[in-house]
Amino acid sequence: MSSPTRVLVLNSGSSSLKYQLLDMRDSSRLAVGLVERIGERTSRLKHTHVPDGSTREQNGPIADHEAALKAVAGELARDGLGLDSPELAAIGHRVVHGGMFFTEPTLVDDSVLTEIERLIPVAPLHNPANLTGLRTARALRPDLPQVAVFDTAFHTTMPEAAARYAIDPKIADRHRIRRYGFHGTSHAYVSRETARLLGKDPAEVNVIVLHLGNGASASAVQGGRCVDTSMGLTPLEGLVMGTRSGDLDPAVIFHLERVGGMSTDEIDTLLNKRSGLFGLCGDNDMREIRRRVDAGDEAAKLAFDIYIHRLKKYIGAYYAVLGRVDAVAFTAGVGENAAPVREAAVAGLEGLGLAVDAGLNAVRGDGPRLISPEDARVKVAVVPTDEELEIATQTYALVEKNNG
Ligand SMILES: Nc1ncnc2c1ncn2[C@@H]1O[C@H](COP(=O)(O)OP(=O)(O)O)[C@@H](O)[C@H]1O
Ligand SMILES: CC(=O)OP(=O)(O)O
Ligand SMILES: [Mg+2]
Repeated sequence: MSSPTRVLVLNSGSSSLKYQLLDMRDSSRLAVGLVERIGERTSRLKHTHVPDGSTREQNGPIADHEAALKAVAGELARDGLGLDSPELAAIGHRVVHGGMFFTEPTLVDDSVLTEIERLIPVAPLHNPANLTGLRTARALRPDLPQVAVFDTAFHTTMPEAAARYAIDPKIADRHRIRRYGFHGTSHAYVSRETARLLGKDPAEVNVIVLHLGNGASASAVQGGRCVDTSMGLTPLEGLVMGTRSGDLDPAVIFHLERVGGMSTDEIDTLLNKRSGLFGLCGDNDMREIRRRVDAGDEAAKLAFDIYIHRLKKYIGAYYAVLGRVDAVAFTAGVGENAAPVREAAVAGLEGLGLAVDAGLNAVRGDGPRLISPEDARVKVAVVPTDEELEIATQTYALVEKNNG
């Protein structure tokens, strides 16, 4: 029999599990799906069998990520694509925090699991879910290669000047405090796709990537290597996000503790889950915020303006870090869909050679596309991310290499 060519990709978020089954002969999708609101009473699994376009939904409580993955395995089996299939070559897992230890896709064994577990304190929303996904998948198919693809890996090329905080290096090193960066799989994929859109080799181009999803981060990519990114020790630093504050004066935390009487855990929850767009105006979905702004809602307008102000600051900062910029690429849910965000983020930056063509920006499309005027010195692009394809590609490459 020829070797198996299918890869199942699992992207476990704090309360969701996204998955795709791909055939790596042509990178085609066989099944895609999502389990939402894991741990709540209103969990939902939505499964699509891609070849015939049929979809199924399960509604009702799914207690945890283990139950979620088992439910997904059941749906795949109903389409004849079960985890027991001999055509399955590997399972690729998104793991958010890999610390300094993991710089490449890694075959998972017990020691790798232990290391991912050690990193839970710096990725409390993400690594526990990733670990459950890994453990459950291993239990279901112990013989199959399980590959971890780390969000942090792409950022390990950052120079020390960008990666270190200005604190005593002995204390920093003892506690492994440094800027790791996240969404690296997306930043890597999108910066490469942007070079392709420009018809250039990634080694020749400098790109600012703006990954704007629920979590959001910016990166400065120089000739295909990350030289700076906006998330730090944890995914809390940087841009304003759906529910996270992004940058703030660290003294805000002391103040909330000493004067506000809040506990460390309460502040952690406030900054990670009840801040950002949600904290400012009660909504974290950019569609709803735009609807409210258009209806004249003041709180939504202020939330939008703070979001844009921060984004613009990072574009300027990474322009300075790179010196020469070929393109700014918008990606992820907000970046790919919210034309008003793209327009506002670039407004007033003509002096930097940056502009958006209103007509091109308004066009909805699926693929990578330019939205800057034809003669623009710096191109502005919308480049859809595909973390699942990138994880599958890296997973399959590792398995093939190990098979000699
Ligand atoms: N048409 C749209 N207009 C504006 N924002 C959108 C649109 N579609 C999706 N979004 C935004 O994208 C966000 C989700 O992005 P996504 O990249 O899927 O995030 P994550 O992977 O972090 O869950 C939503 O919170 C929503 O604000
Ligand atoms: C690291 C991170 O913020 O991931 P997500 O956007 O999936 O929450
Ligand atoms: Mg995402």
